[in-house]
Amino acid sequence: MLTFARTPSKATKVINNGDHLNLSVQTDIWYLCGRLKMTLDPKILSFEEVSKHNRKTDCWVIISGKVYDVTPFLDDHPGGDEILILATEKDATEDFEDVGHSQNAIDMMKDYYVGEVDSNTMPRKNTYNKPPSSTTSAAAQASGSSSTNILTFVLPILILVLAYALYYFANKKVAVSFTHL
Ligand code: HEM
Repeated sequence: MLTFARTPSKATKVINNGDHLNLSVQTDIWYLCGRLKMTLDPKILSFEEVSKHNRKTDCWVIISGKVYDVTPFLDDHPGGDEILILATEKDATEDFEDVGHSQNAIDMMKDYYVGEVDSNTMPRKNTYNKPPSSTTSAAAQASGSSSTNILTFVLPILILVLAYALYYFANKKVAVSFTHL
């Protein structure tokens, strides 16, 4: 059983047989205080701010609206570090869930928790990371398909007109040759 002394720098570990050991666990206490503060008063971060942490030496991911600093975990991540770096600058919830992480993995996440992402700053789904030329290519595609439509409509008419012209001139030639007889 572990109980904490009222002084900030000392904790008393009470062992089952009644012995009392004074242990200096200041760091543990500060750590627990920090965790408590984070839970009660979470840090709200904008998507832009979180997105700056997008490399091997500084890697933050967003999963279910929560921000995790996974930098110390990169080398130990069973899925590899690259996949975590690729999961930055976006909502990685789907990527995380698609893998089907175990309960153990989910329990580990609290060690890397930084805060909450401000949902108003999140990019809208399916609009983020679109290639900038998408509008142009869509327009090009649209104009391409409209010209194809015109061709399919005009081409048969052209063929008909040509066939009629051939028929007409061929008949005229026969008539002329008959008048010369
Ligand atoms: C705080 C965040 C994360 C933690 C603590 C974490 C932890 C883990 C752990 C413990 C495993 C081993 C398998 C398991 O127990 O489920 C694992 C596997 C894996 N993780 Fe993560 N992960 C995190 C985020 C992500 C993200 C964002 C991705 C993005 C796709 C990802 C992709 C993978 C992949 C591909 C595997 C390998 C699965 C396999 O080979 O079976 N992880 N992760």
